Amino acid sequence: MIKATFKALQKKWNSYKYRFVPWIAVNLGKNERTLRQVMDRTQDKLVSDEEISASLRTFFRALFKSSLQRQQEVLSVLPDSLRSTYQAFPYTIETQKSLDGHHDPSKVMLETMGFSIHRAPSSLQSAGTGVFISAGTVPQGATVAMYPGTVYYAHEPIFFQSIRNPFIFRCIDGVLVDGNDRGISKVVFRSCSGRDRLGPFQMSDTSWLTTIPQNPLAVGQYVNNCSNEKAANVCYQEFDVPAEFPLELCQFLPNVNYRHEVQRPLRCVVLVALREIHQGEELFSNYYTIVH
Ligand SMILES: C[S@@+](CC[C@H](N)C(=O)[O-])C[C@H]1O[C@@H](n2cnc3c(N)ncnc32)[C@H](O)[C@@H]1O
Repeated sequence: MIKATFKALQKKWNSYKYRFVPWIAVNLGKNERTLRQVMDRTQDKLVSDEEISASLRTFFRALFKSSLQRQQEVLSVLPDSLRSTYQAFPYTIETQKSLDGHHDPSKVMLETMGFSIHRAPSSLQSAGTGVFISAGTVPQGATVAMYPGTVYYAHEPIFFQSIRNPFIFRCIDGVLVDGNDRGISKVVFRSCSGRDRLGPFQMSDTSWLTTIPQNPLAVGQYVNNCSNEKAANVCYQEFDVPAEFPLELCQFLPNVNYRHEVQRPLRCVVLVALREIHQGEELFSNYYTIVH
C-alpha cells in the first residue's frame, strides 16, 4: 500500500517540468488551476524554431543598424557585400529622426516588432518586479521576451550560484539557466561572456545585467507566475541557436554557456505570446508545465 502510494507520488512528481526550483517546493499544490498541460515533450513548442530564429534575426539586424557608430570594429571585418548592406540602409528615416542621434533600443523594438516592453512593480501584491507592454500590441505567437543568463548542462557546478536564487530557470530537458543579475551569478556571466569573445565579435550581451539592456527583449527573468485571477499570457520555449546564426548578431544574445568546451548549440529561452497582448498589460507565464 505504502509502496503503491509512493510510486503514484513519484510518477506525479516526475511529470512536472517545473520551471523554478525553489518556487515549486513552496507552492506545489496551491494553485492547480494555473498548471500548463502538454501531452508530450515534443508538443511543448508553440511556434517553430525557424520562426523564432527569423524574428530574432530581424530585430537584431535592426538593433545593429541603429548602432552603427558602435559597430565600426565589427563592420571592418565583415565581407564587403554584408558591410554595404548594413551601411546602405542604416535605419528607417522615422527612427533616425526620433532618435536625434541617440540609440534607443526600445524605439527600435517598437518599430521593428510592433511593441515594446519594460520592467515595473508587478500588479500582483508582493510579487516584486514584473514585465509590462509599454506600447503597441503583441500578436499571438510572437516572441515577447528572452530569458537571459548562464546556461548549465547536467553535472556542471551551480550549487553556490543557486543558494537563495529565485532566477534559476529549468528547461524542459533539465538544462538550467541562471538569470540572476546580481551577486555571484552576475560575476559568472560577465566572466564567461568575456572568455567567449572572438576578436571583435562579442558572442553574448552583458547589458541585461544593467538597467538599460541593449537587447530590450532580455528581461524575461522578471516575468511573474500566473494566478487564478491573472491567467498566463506567455509561455516559455527553448530555442537552440542554429550554427548559421549571423556572427555579428550574436552580440545581442543574452545567454552564455558556463563551460567553454560544450559542443552543443547555445541554449536560449524565449517567451511566446499565448494570445494578443495589449499596451499596459503585465506578462504572466506558467512556472509549471505538466507533461503527460
Ligand atoms: C523569476 S523571479 C520573478 C521576478 C520577481 N518578481 C522579482 O522581482 O525578482 C521569481 C520570483 O518572483 C516572485 N513571484 C513570481 N510570481 C509570483 C506570484 N504570482 N505571486 C507572488 N510572487 C511571485 C516569487 O518571489 C518568485 O520566487
